[in-house]
Amino acid sequence: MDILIRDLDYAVDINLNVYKNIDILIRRDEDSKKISIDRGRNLLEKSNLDKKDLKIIDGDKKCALPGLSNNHTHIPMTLLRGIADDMILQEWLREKIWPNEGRLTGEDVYYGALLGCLEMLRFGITSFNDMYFFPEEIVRATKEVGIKGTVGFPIIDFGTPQCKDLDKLLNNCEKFIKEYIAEEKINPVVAPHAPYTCSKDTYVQCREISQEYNVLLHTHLSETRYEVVEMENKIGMRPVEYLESIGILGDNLITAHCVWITKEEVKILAKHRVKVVHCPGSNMKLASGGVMPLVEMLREGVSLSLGTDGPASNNNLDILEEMKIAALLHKAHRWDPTVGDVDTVLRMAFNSESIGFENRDIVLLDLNSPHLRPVHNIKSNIVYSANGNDVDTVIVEGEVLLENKKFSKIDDKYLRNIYHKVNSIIKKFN
Ligand SMILES: C[C@H]1O[C@@H](n2cnc3c(O)ncnc32)[C@H](O)[C@@H]1O
Ligand SMILES: [Zn+2]
Repeated sequence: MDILIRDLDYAVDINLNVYKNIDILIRRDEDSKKISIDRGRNLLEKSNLDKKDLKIIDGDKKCALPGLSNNHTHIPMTLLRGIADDMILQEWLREKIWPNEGRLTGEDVYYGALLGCLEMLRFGITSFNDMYFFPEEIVRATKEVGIKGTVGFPIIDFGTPQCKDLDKLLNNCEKFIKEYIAEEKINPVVAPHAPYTCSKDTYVQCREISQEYNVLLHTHLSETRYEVVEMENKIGMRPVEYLESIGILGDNLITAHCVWITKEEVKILAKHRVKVVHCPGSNMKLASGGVMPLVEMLREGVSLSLGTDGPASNNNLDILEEMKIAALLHKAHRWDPTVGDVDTVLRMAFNSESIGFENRDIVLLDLNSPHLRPVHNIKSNIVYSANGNDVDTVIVEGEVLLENKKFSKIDDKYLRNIYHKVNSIIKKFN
């Protein structure tokens, strides 16, 4: 059914134009699956639409914005939220995260992913880019919740207890891609974990798979100083230079972090049109030190977006919060309040194109709260004053998945069951 949102106080579109006192009409052609979005005043009166053919949503005291995109995460790590705080990345992974991940079953990952998808939907995230074990379970949860997922098949071939027979892993990766490649709301991708856990041959084979099926390659890159120093000591190159030397950089590569990179490396990323996901909350929490060079990346035209990283290093999946973190971090870092401006972070938060999804989703924020009044500049209120809890309604590909802060496809009884399952899964951790 077509959807009409009437009498919105504000709307911000994907090009960051602002509208006041506007209606939005969302129409979905069931044959072509095409979505059209029209904005205008009194659309019902002006069109030949019949009220009874429409789902009408009251936009009074609400602001519409495009769907938010969480472009680097590990959703099932909801299960590990709060298990290990205040540690640096290598200790955090080796001492707490990897040993506990070794205890997870596919069913556990499914419930962790369900919880994470619901959290994201509740916070207005309509697409995400993930990398985690049992990716087919992440697909299952994503489809059940109804949001869009770019789901990475993780490849790790040394250094962690999760390493498996590489040939078998790559075979399974191909099977995974074949199984989901035709899905409308799922993009299967290859996800070699990081240069410190994957060999040169592994990266090369992952790239070959990504080229054969024309899918993205998703990896962690230059997250910590330790990673850079270790690589310089071992092979005399920095991580970006290394990946360039083995032919991995290209416009199908999406990299998370890129914190410890030089101006030269920024130029290399730009030259190869690599997509970079900024995860400021996780970088600060894991004390990765350094700050992703936002100004230099923008200057060179690198495609940028935002990610929360996993909920065990953030510790939530809230892109509205991440926008503010990003904006503040860069101002403090550069002693310059113009860096990380409102438009820059909004553009990053709406960037679902980088993970293969056109953004035709709509999120409504409830402005009926003291912290969102008055409105001098709605984009400022979105970035600096709002948070995920202010999301009221979410429409993904023409389907209402959240309305009045309630999930349309998941009832309260099922939600309690998910919480209960999660509580029993975490008993096995230590
Ligand atoms: C898929 C694996 O990636 C691990 N992981 C989660 N967060 C990070 C991070 O910030 N850097 C590197 N690796 C990370 C996750 O626990 C899985 O083992
Ligand atoms: Zn990560």
